[in-house]
Amino acid sequence: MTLLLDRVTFSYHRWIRPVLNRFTYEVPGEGLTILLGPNGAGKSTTMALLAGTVEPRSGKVLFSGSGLVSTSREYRRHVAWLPQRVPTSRQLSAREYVAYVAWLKGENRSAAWERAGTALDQVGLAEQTGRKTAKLSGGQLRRVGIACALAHDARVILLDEPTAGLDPHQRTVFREVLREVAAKTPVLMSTHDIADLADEADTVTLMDSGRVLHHGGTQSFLDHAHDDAVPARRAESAYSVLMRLDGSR
Ligand SMILES: Nc1ncnc2c1ncn2[C@@H]1O[C@H](COP(=O)(O)OP(=O)(O)OP(=O)(O)O)[C@@H](O)[C@H]1O
Repeated sequence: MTLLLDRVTFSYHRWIRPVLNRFTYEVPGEGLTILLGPNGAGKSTTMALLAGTVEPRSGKVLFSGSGLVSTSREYRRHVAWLPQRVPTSRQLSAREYVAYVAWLKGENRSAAWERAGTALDQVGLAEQTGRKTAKLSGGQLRRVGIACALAHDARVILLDEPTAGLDPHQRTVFREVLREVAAKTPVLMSTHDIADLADEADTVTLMDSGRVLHHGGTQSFLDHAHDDAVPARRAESAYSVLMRLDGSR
């Protein structure tokens, strides 16, 4: 089962042009999918629709092959959503926060508490379980967000620009965690950082102006790069070619 936007039309206000117009997109059912695109392409809107935090004007957002639509509680139980800004709390420790989210998603209190401890361990935060979330670094907080997804057995994980603003070390740690998580649960992650593609992405979706310009395996994306692009620049080159930024077409 995977998430599907089925001919979705969405606009933030009735009187302005839709951001997405009869847009169909299926989140791959396994591995890590990177969602790329320039500012305003519609990535966050796509994510918010998939997360069920906004509703389409027409069309459906659902688990394909099931009747589970994004407006249902059951749907949201199965989807983990990490927005650009992970909420923090002065009152709650990392473990309390993860347990609280797991409880909101339907785990009972004791299971939520147990699973929060295990999930924080999985994302490398075993030492930080008692720290208030407001005291955690940006990278640690994003790993707390992943722990929330693990603690309630999400079927799909949606991450909106999780590597933005992280220092190189935090990025590396985050990517390692992500690689492990994506081996078991499909992850859709939006990013502006082309380096996020390097070795860990299975699929790349490139969108612009509410349309998908490319969707396929990472290698097929990189194949668009100019022949003379050095390996470290192949992703940037492919992006420029597909976005027609290089004047080649
Ligand atoms: N809350 C909002 N109210 C009105 N318009 C919005 C709102 N949020 C986004 N938009 C508009 O919707 C379009 C798509 O924005 P969206 O945030 O989905 O793009 P994005 O690809 O995520 O961009 P970025 O990379 O800058 O985050 C843009 O034209 C944007 O101005």
